[in-house]
Amino acid sequence: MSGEQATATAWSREEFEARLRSKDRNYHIHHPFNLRMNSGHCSRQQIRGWVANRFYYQWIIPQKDAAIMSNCDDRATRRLWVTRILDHDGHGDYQDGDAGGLEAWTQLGAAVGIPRDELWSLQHVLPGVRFACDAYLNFARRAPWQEAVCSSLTEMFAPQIHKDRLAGWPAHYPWIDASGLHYFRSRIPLAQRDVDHGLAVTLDYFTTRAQQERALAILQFKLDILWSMLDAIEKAYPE
Ligand SMILES: O=C(O)c1cc(C(=O)O)c2c(n1)C(=O)C(=O)c1cc(C(=O)O)[nH]c1-2
Repeated sequence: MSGEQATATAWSREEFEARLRSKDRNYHIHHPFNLRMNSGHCSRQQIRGWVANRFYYQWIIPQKDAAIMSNCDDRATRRLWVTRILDHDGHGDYQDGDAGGLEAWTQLGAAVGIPRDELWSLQHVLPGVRFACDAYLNFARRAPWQEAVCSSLTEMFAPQIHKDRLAGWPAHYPWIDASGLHYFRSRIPLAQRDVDHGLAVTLDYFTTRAQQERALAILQFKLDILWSMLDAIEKAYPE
């Protein structure tokens, strides 16, 4: 850290939040593969490759949230955080309507032609995707829980990418059964709730200018994880 940074005045809460939000310019929504996918230019093989690989991110998320919980000594935070695990792992079957995100992603897999066993075998997961997602999990295991919470804030930008898919895919990819898109719809309100909580933790915890700079670096680390996943997918499933 430079001497200048060490003595710089902390940003106000509003300014700090605005700087976190301005990181959306580095979100994977702008990745060339995502631009092609959401404008209808991906082949069936590319869509299948993306779904099979993104499943590994889904697979890691509840483990990551459990790692955060295991490091968290604040009961109030744990009470809220535990719902994130159940959001993905579910707490019932489809009849209850509460099967969770991993099941919803499995439905997406089926809708694009990947049978459940094939998806869950992780056989299509590319090394680059595995390394990227594992880096997220390892960070959550080792970092102070507030830093791991901060790393989840890419979710600030996720509702738009889910909305883009819901708006574009039915026309671009009519071969995908509409029931497969349920995951994207389900995440929009959950992401908003997660962000309200994650942002409050982050704004409370990172209060000096040096800490605020650290938070921006953590958010960039997470943006890089999402970006590298698409780099790996783009290379493995060319035009
Ligand atoms: O489809 C996407 O582009 C996207 C991105 C992100 C994200 O920005 O981290 C998440 C999700 N989806 C998502 O569905 C999800 O459940 C989720 C949880 C988290 C997290 O870091 O805890 N990110 C995301």
